Amino acid sequence: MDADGLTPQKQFQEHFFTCASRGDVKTIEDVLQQGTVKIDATNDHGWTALMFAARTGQDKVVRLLLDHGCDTTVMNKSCQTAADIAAFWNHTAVLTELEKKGQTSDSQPQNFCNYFGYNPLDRYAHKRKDEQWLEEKLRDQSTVILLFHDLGLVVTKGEKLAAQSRATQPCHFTFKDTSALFEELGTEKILLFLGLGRLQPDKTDGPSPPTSDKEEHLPAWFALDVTSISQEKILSIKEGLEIASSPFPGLFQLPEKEAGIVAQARSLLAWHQRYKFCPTCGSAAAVEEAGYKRRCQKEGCPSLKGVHNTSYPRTDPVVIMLIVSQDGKKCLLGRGKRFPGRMYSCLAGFMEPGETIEDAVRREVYEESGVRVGRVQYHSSQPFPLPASLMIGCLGYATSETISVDKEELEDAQWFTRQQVAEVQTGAPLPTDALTNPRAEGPSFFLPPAQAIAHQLVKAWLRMSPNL
Ligand SMILES: NC(=O)C1=CN([C@@H]2O[C@H](COP(=O)(O)OP(=O)(O)OC[C@H]3O[C@@H](n4cnc5c(N)ncnc54)[C@H](OP(=O)(O)O)[C@@H]3O)[C@@H](O)[C@H]2O)C=CC1
Ligand SMILES: [Mg+2]
Ligand SMILES: [Mg+2]
Ligand SMILES: [Mg+2]
Ligand SMILES: [Zn+2]
Repeated sequence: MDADGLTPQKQFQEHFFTCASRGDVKTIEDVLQQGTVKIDATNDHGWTALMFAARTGQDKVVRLLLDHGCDTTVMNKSCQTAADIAAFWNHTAVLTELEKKGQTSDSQPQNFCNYFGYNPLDRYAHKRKDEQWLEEKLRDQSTVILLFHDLGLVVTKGEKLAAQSRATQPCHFTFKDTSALFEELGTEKILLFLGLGRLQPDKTDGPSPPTSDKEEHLPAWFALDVTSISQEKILSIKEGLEIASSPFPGLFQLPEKEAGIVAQARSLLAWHQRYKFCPTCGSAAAVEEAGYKRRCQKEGCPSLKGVHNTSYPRTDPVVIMLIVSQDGKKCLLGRGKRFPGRMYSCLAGFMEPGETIEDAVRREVYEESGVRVGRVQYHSSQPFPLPASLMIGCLGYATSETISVDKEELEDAQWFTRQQVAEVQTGAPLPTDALTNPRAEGPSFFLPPAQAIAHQLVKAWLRMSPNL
């Protein structure tokens, strides 16, 4: 060890990192050839040479490291990849090098998409009234039909992922598979036309891509409500079927490229289940427009004239926000009364009529925690099919700090330091019983999984930090 207490190996590493920061391509090349330092070695904060080069915009070093096969997915202790660091400091040449290797930063809005947010279907709304076209599409061999029994998706039994859960694989039925069900349901069925499209083989995130296929050749997607048919009959259509009846955890274990389609179908079916009668006059309401409208059957009902939203499916906006303290070092998280184990999440609340998103954020945070919020910044949104919310994710900046918890809604709310949340996000996976057993091993608190927008808001805040 030298006077600084560093071993020779550590000294080599420090020198390697310094060269990466400075753009000393020649020395980096020599070190890599000699093999004195591992290419993905990290310092105490989890930084690799690639990150140091990304931090200072050394695109030539970045290219050299990439050519030598460095790992672009490594995250430092602040949950940042090299691409996040380059994006934060706006080093576009470095980002271009990383993008060539398929690595992009989630912190760039164009690359970000929440779970349930990606939907590859073109809704093709202009065909919803064309009954003949819909009939033909329904019978096409390429058409995909999803079945729902009491809002539970019919799935193919999957491999167990962990002790208590497994992946949810929606079963894709054809008209031929389900013709007996259509016969039994008759004309009173609820059949939704979801749109035209194909699942992308690899693409699991990012905005929905424009398709080059000729639209009419794309498979049509439908969802059929089979609640009135016995479960036995449904499960006998094919081998290995089951009904994912409880929304948790099944809805969160869908393939990401399909989760948006399931959310679209489930929210619409939940609306039909709850709005069988006209909300204006209480008369029967008939399903129209391929499941996107319910028209009141009573002549003269006000809902039949002018602009009325009672005939159309609901979407309930909910604000969900990560509140950052005045010094920028802490964030506010709360524990709902029904939350599992030691989970803390972002505060959230339904928007009220005549309210802006910013005011809803300020009001809910004040109601639930007593903390005052000033500036509000939009981050991203997430359709949430329980039953039909649209989560509007924001970051909010506190103007006060004292917490006074609304015990009606929350069990607790606390400020957590950047380090506390970073440790929880990057730490070891949770023990399998963490959700159910309050005495389970593991950290003193945990955050919702990556599928929840709350998780993404925390991640966005951590990544906004210039250094840690
Ligand atoms: N994806 C995520 O990470 C998270 C998602 N969420 C979702 O966000 C939604 C809203 O969050 P939550 O904190 O519960 O909302 P709020 O803070 O607005 O509290 C909800 C309570 O307020 C009452 N309420 C007032 N207005 C409405 C309304 N328009 N619709 C329904 N209830 C209303 C209800 O009380 P009463 O029951 O007494 O009638 C309800 O229980 C939840 O449905 C939850 O699923 C929440 C947190 C995290
Ligand atoms: Mg709330
Ligand atoms: Mg509320
Ligand atoms: Mg509230
Ligand atoms: Zn009516």
